[in-house]
Amino acid sequence: MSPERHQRIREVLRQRQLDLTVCLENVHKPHNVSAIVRTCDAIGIHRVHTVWDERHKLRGGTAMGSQQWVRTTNHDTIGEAAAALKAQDMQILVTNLSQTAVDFRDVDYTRPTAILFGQERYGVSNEAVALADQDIVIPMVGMVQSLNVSVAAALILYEAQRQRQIAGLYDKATLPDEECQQLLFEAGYPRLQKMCKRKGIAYPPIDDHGHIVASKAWWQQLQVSPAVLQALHADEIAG
Ligand SMILES: C[S@@+](CC[C@H](N)C(=O)[O-])C[C@H]1O[C@@H](n2cnc3c(N)ncnc32)[C@H](O)[C@@H]1O
Repeated sequence: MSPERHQRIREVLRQRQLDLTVCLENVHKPHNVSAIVRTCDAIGIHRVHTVWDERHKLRGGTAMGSQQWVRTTNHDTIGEAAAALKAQDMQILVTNLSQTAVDFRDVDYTRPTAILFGQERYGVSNEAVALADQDIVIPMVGMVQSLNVSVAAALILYEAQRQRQIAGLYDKATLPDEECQQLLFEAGYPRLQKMCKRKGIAYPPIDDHGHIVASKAWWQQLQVSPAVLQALHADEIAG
């Protein structure tokens, strides 16, 4: 990993917003899921939550793997997802095209916040609406009844980013160091990381220059030939 790339990844991770997330309820079209995850990365969301029922599991699940930088947590039900988000003291906002929904610009996103988005055709479930703290809507005055879900997500997330930037929330790092190290290892040493995963070997720490810090015993666990090790940046061994 070059020093420039290493520094860039560290800078990206430093601005991750641990207490801002989205929950996708049966959003399953791959291009929509990918577009939303991409926006999440762009505004600094670290983890996305998903709920897919049996009908939607395959398509949504497939698209999710496309983004390396955003973690995902799948839940079996919207109730389970809401419980997990509430356990993190998040306010749950549900995008719902109802008469009682408030304008999405009138909400405080500097609080720990999860935003629920619904299925492409039917929107969010009644259960999701019941579990949420607040319905929000992007006002529309045209003939069509709704926006594309990834467009709706981008608009709301950029309002959240705007408020959080003003509040200085991008100035303080919140991602735990352990999580940073994992992402740095995955990004900088993808082949080694795959081997570790396959063999159940713990990821090694990464130093401030992006180098692996591991004992000889750690390298020996990998059980690969010296030639392969060389190809895998064996010169990074320290200690
Ligand atoms: C195409 S819409 C679903 C429309 C569905 N008929 C309904 O009534 O919810 C898919 C998702 O996009 C988001 N969305 C679309 N337009 C929106 C708007 N104007 N305000 C807030 N969210 C919107 C919501 O998450 C919604 O569940």
